[in-house]
Amino acid sequence: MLTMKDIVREGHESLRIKATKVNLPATEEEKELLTKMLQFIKNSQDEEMIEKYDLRSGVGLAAPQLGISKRMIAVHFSDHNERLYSYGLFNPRIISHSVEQTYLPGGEGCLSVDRDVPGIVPRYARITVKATTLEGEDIKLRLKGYAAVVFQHEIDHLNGVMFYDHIDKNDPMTPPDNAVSVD
Ligand SMILES: OCN(O)CCCc1ccccc1
Ligand code: NI
Repeated sequence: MLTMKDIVREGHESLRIKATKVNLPATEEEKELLTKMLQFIKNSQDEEMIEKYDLRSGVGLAAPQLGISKRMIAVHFSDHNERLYSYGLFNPRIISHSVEQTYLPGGEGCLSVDRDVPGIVPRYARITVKATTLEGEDIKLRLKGYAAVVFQHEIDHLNGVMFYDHIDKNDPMTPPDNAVSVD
């Protein structure tokens, strides 16, 4: 099983390069890795597993955070309407997005960042994502609010972008003008 020792931290090259598309159908090895990524995220939300393996909780994980520069992400969380998003995805990409922006009022964190970085992280308020699931089906997801934020954070990792790259250095705590906060 994956634990925190498998997660690379700031300074590791894989967090700052563009990850490589996965040739589909994925190999058994790639499917096994994505399965382990999804299991890690679920474990990181289980009190006993957190205690036993000293896990930091996360709602998503991208393969570059394991030092593997492949376009693979896992997410497991419920949004504010209690809709569960639990996916292992190959080659996720944003095919369209709103002009309007959103943000988490408390800012963001990252399992690859062992420090607090305060500040508003502007995100597109609504995005449409296409990807191929662990099971091999092509899906299209229309996301808004918290789900839109999580998916953008993960897809950023595939492009060598960290959440704090989006924080305004001169005015970190002021939300952008055309932004609505995630409730
Ligand atoms: O890349 C995954 N990650 O580092 C875990 C935390 C993910 C995350 C945290 C705050 C807002 C959106 C997503
Ligand atoms: Ni992250």
